Amino acid sequence: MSKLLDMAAKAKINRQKVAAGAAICLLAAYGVRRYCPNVASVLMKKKTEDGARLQQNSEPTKKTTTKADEGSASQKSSPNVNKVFYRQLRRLIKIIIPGVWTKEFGALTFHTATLVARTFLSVYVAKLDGSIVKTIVQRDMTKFSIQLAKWLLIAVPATFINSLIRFLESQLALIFRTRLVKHAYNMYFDKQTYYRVSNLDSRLANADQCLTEDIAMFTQQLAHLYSHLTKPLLDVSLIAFTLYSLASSRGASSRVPSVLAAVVISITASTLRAVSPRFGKLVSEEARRKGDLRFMHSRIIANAEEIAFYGGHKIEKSHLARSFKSLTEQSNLIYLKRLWYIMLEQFLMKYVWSCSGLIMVAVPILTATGVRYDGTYVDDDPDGGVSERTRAFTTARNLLIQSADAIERMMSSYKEVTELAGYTSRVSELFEVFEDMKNGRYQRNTVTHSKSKVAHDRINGPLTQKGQVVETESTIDIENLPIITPNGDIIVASLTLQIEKGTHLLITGPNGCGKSSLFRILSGLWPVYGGRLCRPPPSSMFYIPQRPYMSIGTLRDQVIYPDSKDDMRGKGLKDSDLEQILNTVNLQHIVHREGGWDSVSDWKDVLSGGEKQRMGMARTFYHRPLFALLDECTSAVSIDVESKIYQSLKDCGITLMTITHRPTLWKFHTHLLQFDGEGGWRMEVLDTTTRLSLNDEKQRLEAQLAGMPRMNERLKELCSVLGEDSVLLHSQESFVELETSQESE
Ligand SMILES: Nc1ncnc2c1ncn2[C@@H]1O[C@H](COP(=O)(O)OP(=O)(O)OP(=O)(O)O)[C@@H](O)[C@H]1O
Repeated sequence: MSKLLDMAAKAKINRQKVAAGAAICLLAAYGVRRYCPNVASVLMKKKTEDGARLQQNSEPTKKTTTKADEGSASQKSSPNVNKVFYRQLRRLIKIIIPGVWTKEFGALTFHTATLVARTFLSVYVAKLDGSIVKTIVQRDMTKFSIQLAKWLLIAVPATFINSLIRFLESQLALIFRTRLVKHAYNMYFDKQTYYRVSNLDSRLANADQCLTEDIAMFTQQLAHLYSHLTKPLLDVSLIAFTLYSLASSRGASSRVPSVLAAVVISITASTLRAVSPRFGKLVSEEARRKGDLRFMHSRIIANAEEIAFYGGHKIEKSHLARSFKSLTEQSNLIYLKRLWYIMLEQFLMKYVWSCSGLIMVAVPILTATGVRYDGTYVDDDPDGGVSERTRAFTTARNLLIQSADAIERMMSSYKEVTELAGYTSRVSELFEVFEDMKNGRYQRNTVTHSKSKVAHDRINGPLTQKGQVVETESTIDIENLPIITPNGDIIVASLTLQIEKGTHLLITGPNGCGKSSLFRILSGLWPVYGGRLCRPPPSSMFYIPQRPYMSIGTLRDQVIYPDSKDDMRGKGLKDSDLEQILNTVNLQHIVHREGGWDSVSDWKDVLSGGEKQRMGMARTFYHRPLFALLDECTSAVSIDVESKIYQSLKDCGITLMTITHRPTLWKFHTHLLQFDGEGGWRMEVLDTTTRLSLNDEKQRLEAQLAGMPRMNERLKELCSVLGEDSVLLHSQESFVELETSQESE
């Protein structure tokens, strides 16, 4: 624009006419920018559909999804600047700014006021610049000094406001992030969403990445775009108005240039929108891959010891390298797409606009009358109008440069809007999934093994929770309850049992038969898909897994987890009570060893496997629940200490529900629930003495039969040395044949 004005100046043109044309053109640009998205969205729609169809055809179907998945997949479009984006953004903004009387709205208003102030200052500075040039042309020393003083004085607030805008932008991002993160955390820790999101649903691969990086990026981009779009919009509106007044006062015609400007800008906007790569989708995919890489790293840290024992560094390194490569490929793709897009953007906005500017400059010159509205001529001033023309030229030039810059900024921010669409889609999906988890709506991609035999019956399609859950005082009453995994595998079709206080239940069965799953249903982690479950509130049941979780905090925090020190005091317990508890589980020595109750350590690594299990049991003594759900939680504890702990639990009035493979624990139980691994189960009174003698016999037989293959081999050797046959060998071979034929039937 400045080049064009310079050229016009050389040709002794009335610059105000140029300014008038440009002013209307800027207004037109705003209009196009405002309304173009709807036009372009029609153009883009076909492209999106074609792209989606192409992608569908090119990707082989690896997974089958449930009907619910299909439904949601068809509803869910990939991130783009469309209706879905506006709807998602509106919802997120409602969370970020819940009302007018909030800190967030206050910050936004202050930020907007600063932007408005900056725009007024820009116009004032441009006019001041013109006035200074005028005083120079007039050779008026006094006026020049006054204007210069004004220039220096205005620089102080101007620079402060510039810096304030940046400060407020980052403040705004931080305030938005704080609100969104608080909201996300509330949802994440409501109704065990943190468990459900990774175990019962497969939509969010890396919730941690969404909760940290994606929310931060979304709020940063939102705050940045707010000032990046608001400021140019204000600039364009105010400057266009100023320029138009200036031009009108000089009697310039501005109809043709404004129409031309509107056409050129609208074509630029439509072209850029039509050819713009889908930055939203690209950025969203990049965020997903970042999440994968982060997950790989955290897996290595969590399993460092196991990997080191196995010497698995080579394979882990290759997994990491693959994940990193996939991320760099995606980032590279984005850079490459940006390369061509920015080239086109610059071509249109710099060169095509300048070219159209030439035409726009020519038309007002040819149509200029040089007559003001009041009938006087512009060149009637005492100095022949030279100083006034120079002042007007300088002012208009400055304003035009600023407004052209503002339009360019608005247009180039389209790709940032598309990137915002990517983050908006990820953050919205996070909240949608959290909401679904809260309401018990799960979706899971299940891999279909078309050739291999599936061990259990499977429910294909969405799982519906038809079961009834009733809260009781102190009994567990289960009626026709199915045990169904989140994948839809029916492990046990219908289970019915009643456990009263004092019914110490031993649960046995082969691996994967659903023992722990029963505990998951009792604790409310897995939904009740059918039948009726009457149980006391989850706080009355305490689950101890085989590998107890060690929390961050002091030694005391480990014993009282998940209580805090204040909760402990509230219950009227002291450190000396905790010492007693540790005494019961034979762990009293660690208080001294670890430096007292307030010592902080990485307890996961500091305590041995057996110590961690004993710590888990200590928690049961601290909380004293009605029912203790013990899931092979003493497998690393010596038998004598284990027996002491079980006896103490019973003495405390805690009802045991134990999954164990150790016969030494049978004597602490009154009933036996036995799963057969094929969906069947049996509940009976546990006769420990009979069962122990049967077990002894079983072990004896196992020991004898274990020697059979070796004896067989020896018999064969002897037969070949003696050159004789054996009756036993024949009968065994026919027995094996019979077994094989029965199995194949
Ligand atoms: N989060 C999950 N998602 C899908 N399937 C699961 C999940 N957790 C467990 N399962 C499946 O449920 C079945 C029963 O698992 P469960 O943990 O109850 O076995 P278990 O009887 O306790 O076995 P073990 O003695 O080996 O601990 C298994 O086939 C397992 O693959």
